[in-house]
Amino acid sequence: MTSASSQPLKKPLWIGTSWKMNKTIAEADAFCDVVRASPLASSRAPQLFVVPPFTVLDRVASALRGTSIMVGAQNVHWEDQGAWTGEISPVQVADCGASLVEIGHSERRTYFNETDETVGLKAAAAQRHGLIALICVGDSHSEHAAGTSDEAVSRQTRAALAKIDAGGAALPVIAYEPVWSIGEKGVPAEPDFVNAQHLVIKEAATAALGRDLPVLYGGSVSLANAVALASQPNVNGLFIGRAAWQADGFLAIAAEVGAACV
Ligand SMILES: O=C(COP(=O)(O)O)[C@@H](O)CO
Repeated sequence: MTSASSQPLKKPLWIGTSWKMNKTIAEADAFCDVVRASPLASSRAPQLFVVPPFTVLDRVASALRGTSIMVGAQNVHWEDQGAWTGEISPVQVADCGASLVEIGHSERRTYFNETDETVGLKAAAAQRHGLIALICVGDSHSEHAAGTSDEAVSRQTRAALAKIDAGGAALPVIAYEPVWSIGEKGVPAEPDFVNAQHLVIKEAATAALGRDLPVLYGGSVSLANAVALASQPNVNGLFIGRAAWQADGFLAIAAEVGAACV
């Protein structure tokens, strides 16, 4: 018999996926068709979200309209319009029907010179336009090896929230994404380590805004480890890459986590 203390905590949870630079229009349509047909599409327990590339943002938002699934963009500029070739503004993201926007993913910090300062500017721009900023923070391989993960995520969280209006609407959600855990060569983080890092992030957010923010975990999440991660007390959801790029995989994780933790 399972003791009450070993039962996963029941709580509101977010479960989402970013497709990164993947999927054609036809592939995006196929994903939406499957997800729309699931009972999870009309539930907010867990709250599902999908973050497609800009090429299908408007299309995915339209396809999932009328469901409870939120749709987000993978990046945003901090200005509303202007001579910023190749960039997409928060006005344009909202106009596509998105309600959230991912900011500061480690791939953007590493390959596209995203800095703590630009993450802060983008997060504030998102909030001005009623978009929930899904702010990614994470320790690098070297910071993890040096035992300075806490300082890294705390610094990134403070910078990201520096221009947020704590009393405003559309408060951000944070995703803890250890750089050493993301992608093909990633090592899944241990649930108790994740829980401890989430507490560090929550403390930094509370110091900055005077209130708690949801903190999701991302990095090599799979059907095998999802419940163990999501059931940690300081984990408010999962942000999934590869394991959720196929609709069946996404729904399987959402259903399992939902049954165990929501
Ligand atoms: O990068 C992420 C995790 O990717 P995995 O493929 O699950 O390691 C996260 O931002 C979701 O895209």
